[in-house]
Amino acid sequence: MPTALDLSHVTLTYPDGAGRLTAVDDASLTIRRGELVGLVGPSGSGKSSLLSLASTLQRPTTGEVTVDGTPTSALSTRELLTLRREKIGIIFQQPQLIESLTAREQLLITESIRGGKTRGARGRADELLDLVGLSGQADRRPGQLSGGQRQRVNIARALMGQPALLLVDEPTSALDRERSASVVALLEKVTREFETGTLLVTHETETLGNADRVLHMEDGRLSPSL
Ligand SMILES: Nc1ncnc2c1ncn2[C@@H]1O[C@H](COP(=O)(O)OP(=O)(O)OP(=O)(O)O)[C@@H](O)[C@H]1O
Repeated sequence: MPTALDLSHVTLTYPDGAGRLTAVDDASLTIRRGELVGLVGPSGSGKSSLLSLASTLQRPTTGEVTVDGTPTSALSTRELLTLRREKIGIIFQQPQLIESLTAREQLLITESIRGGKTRGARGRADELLDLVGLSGQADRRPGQLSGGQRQRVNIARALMGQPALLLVDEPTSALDRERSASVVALLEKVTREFETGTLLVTHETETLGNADRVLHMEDGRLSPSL
């Protein structure tokens, strides 16, 4: 399978008083398409910083980030924006849905902002809503959906652009254990079905049973989880 994400010796430092704080310390990682990789680690260990590098929202201080075969360090800000739109789906902790729009409209508006094709978009939105278990809910607004259902809309929305790379930050922190497990199971299903390379940051290691690999982060350093 082709590589969705490659991080090669990436380091990210932030200004910290007179010195610098190293949030990501010489991390290397390859995720192939169709592969689900979990990332765990204590608060402040650098997981969100690593995701921000993988998403190209931040540039590394040193090292190279390659997304779906494209090295990103030489790209302009505008080129990075295009790469993100075409290749990367991002799922945040909170679904961040627009209250006035139905589930279907959440997917369609994202696609139209992305500049994607409008023809066929409605059919694709409905197919994705079916896939995430929301058949029959396409006309509901966020206020009429449960927390788990909102997170499913969020996942479907991230898939509208057919991303090669799916980055997921603590998607289940607002959900109970059972709903968390079913959201993670759904992420596994979409990883296999759409062959996304998926990086999933979570505190809940027990839900990661079906991940291909689980990595551990501590003080900015990545290692295989024991
Ligand atoms: N914008 C920033 N400016 C300065 N320091 C930052 C910034 N963002 C994060 N840090 C620091 O970088 C380190 C790593 O933070 P990060 O948010 O990546 O950790 P995390 O593992 O995602 O934590 P959590 O699980 O609590 O979300 C921490 O010491 C944090 O204080």
